[in-house]
Amino acid sequence: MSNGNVVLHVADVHKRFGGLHALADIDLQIEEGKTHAIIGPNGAGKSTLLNVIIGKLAPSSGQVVFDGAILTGKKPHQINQLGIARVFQTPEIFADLSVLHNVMIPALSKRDGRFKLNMLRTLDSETGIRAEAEHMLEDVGLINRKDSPAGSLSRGDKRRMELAMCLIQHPRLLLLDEPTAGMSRHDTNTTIELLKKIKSRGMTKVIIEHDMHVVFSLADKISVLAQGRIIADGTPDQVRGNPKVQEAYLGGAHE
Ligand SMILES: Nc1ncnc2c1ncn2[C@@H]1O[C@H](COP(=O)(O)OP(=O)(O)OP(=O)(O)O)[C@@H](O)[C@H]1O
Repeated sequence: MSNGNVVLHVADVHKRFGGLHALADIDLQIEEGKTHAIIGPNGAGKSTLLNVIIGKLAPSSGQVVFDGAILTGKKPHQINQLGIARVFQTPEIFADLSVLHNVMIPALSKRDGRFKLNMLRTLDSETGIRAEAEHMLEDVGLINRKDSPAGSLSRGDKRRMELAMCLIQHPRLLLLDEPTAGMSRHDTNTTIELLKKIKSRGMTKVIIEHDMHVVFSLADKISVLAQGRIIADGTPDQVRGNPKVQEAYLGGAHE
């Protein structure tokens, strides 16, 4: 069902955990510059799918192709180097380091191939990356906290910092795993505005999200997973009115 340039193709992917068929027959095409939401009830397979895309899990069969390159079999840091960044469900940060240094680290890791602990010693001499990190912090509205220890940030601010940590890598594809989980309505709305701003720069995004307000505010396309299968995909309006989707949600989920 694709019209534009497909940047990510999840082709006929299956994932089994023992007897459990967690992903079955997944075919997903993500178009360049679009925001594609993956929704579905608890246990539907959303995180498994994201983990297959970023190389944390190997599919039992099928493959993932990004911009012509087969990702299957590559390690997460190699996939990251190809231009895919993920905002984690639980942000991984250095709590004792400053916000600024936390944002600089992914840029250094990208430049030098991989994160190494001794990078922390040279952070202050990296003036170019420092300037870029400051720019990213301005973008996400955190510049006034740049010298605070990352561990002292509120949950919403940590999310913003993590977004800056992804954006500084200039990914072609940004994967967002429940970016507003646990946020207040106010922080959720601020995050929606921020993600809209990124969208206007043409970055492709895949977003897993339970909050339908967020999904319908941001998504160009939605794929609905239930019991490991894609049961519907299309524009928000097409998906909203789909009886199969309503049934999947009424059959034991939230929202
Ligand atoms: N490493 C694993 N080993 C065995 N089973 C797993 C593993 N990871 C996930 N599962 C199972 O696979 C199914 C899909 O789980 P997954 O976490 O992908 O769902 P989800 O849609 O992300 O759910 P949620 O919305 O609750 O986060 C579930 O039945 C889960 O118990």
